[in-house]
Amino acid sequence: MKLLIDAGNTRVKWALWDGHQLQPQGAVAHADIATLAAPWAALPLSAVLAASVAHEAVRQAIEAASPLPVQWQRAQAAAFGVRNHYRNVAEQGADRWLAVLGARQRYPAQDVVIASAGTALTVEALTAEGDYLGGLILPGYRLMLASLAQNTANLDRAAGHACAFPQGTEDALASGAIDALCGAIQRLQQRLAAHTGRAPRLLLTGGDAALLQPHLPPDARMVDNLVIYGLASVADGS
Ligand SMILES: Nc1ncnc2c1ncn2[C@@H]1O[C@H](COP(=O)(O)OP(=O)(O)OP(=O)(O)O)[C@@H](O)[C@H]1O
Ligand SMILES: CC(C)(CO)[C@@H](O)C(=O)NCCC(=O)O
Ligand SMILES: [K+]
Repeated sequence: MKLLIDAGNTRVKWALWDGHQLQPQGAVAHADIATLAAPWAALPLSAVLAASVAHEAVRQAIEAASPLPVQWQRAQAAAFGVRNHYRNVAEQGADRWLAVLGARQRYPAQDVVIASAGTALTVEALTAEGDYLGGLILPGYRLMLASLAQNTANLDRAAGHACAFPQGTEDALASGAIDALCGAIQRLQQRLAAHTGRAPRLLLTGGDAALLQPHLPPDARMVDNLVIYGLASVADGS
């Protein structure tokens, strides 16, 4: 059994992989990583694979809690039939590459746009031929609201509801953030469609996927744990 870990900028998510099925186990805040040491020590593990885009201290806390050496994964130029067109793969977040590999494994040979809605929103474009063309990075929902709250005199308040024609500040804040996130997703979707001449599938993952889904076309599909599915592909391939 292999332990798979996705360390994001807000939370650390983990799952177990037996070569066939993924068993998601939950998520902890960065401050609580040490609480995982005891449950991890009790598991019959043969390997630990992880991806981190968080601070170095998070990486060290995971290493301290892990009963085995951690096999840290990075973005690659190519794997499993996917070619990464990022100019410098060393600067790319491992989570983005692994989410693309996870999407490729779940939806082989399809054009897909992958929206990972977490602390940041990333939106990736992957063709049926296996070309990962690149993607977008935006502040996530919470960060968009926090930047307005912190840098203006009047906007430090809870967001309301996203609606077509917001007629109050709270709703205007929620609608602006949702439209920025969904607008970016749909623009990349349109560009990929224009590039391939085919309509891509839209996959939504991450902590805020359910927040965005009602505001996107009805065929947008929520897929939990895409980064961890990418780690499972790597675990099987190695
Ligand atoms: N209790 C919470 N604390 C922080 N964020 C929360 C909470 N509940 C929901 N969220 C939402 O989840 C988002 C974080 O997404 P996610 O859980 O995917 O974590 P993440 O660590 O940011 O992952 P990644 O950095 O890989 O995107 C935040 O933008 C926020 O809107
Ligand atoms: C964009 C995030 C924060 C998304 O988690 C992460 O993938 C990251 O820190 N990336 C590094 C920059 C890049 O991917 O080009
Ligand atoms: K993300």
